[in-house]
Amino acid sequence: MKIAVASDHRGVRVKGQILAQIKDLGHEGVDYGPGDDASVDYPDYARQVADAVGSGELDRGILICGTGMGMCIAANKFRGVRAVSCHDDVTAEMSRRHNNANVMCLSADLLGDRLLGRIVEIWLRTEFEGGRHQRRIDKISDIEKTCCGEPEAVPGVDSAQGS
Ligand SMILES: O=C(CO)[C@H](O)[C@H](O)[C@H](O)COP(=O)(O)O
Repeated sequence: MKIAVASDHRGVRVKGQILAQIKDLGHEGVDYGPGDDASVDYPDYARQVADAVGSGELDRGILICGTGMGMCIAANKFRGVRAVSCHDDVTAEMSRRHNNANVMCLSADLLGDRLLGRIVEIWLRTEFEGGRHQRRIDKISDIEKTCCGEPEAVPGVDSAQGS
């Protein structure tokens, strides 16, 4: 698989470690930056990875910030992205088996290196189960189609005033 990887300043060291692991596991990692630990804004990096995965250009994405949470919020704004925040073996496995997650967000500040390595390995090797879970993913896609565009005009409501 081709896997997009990015972080903010808090995750640069972990990003390097994960890119090396991706290679060891026989996949191709694509580094979306940053190149050093100067302070940056995580949405700028979440955008690049989410764009690459949501458009189908790359297969999966991994995002690392202090907690993993800001990256996850930002990535989920993109069409076709199912981003999850994983913090142990179970969340890594279930996010693939049941949710077909295509972007994983990790905390550089809270998770140790060995645990991070295990989470990445599990997440990359676990297959989506499909079946009833596909039906639920399809419903998420339906929500995306109807809810992620411009808000529909509500008759009798002046949208400029919002009430
Ligand atoms: O954890 C994060 C967002 O969920 C990011 O790593 C931010 O960098 C975090 O909010 C802390 O920011 P700071 O500029 O490093 O204090």
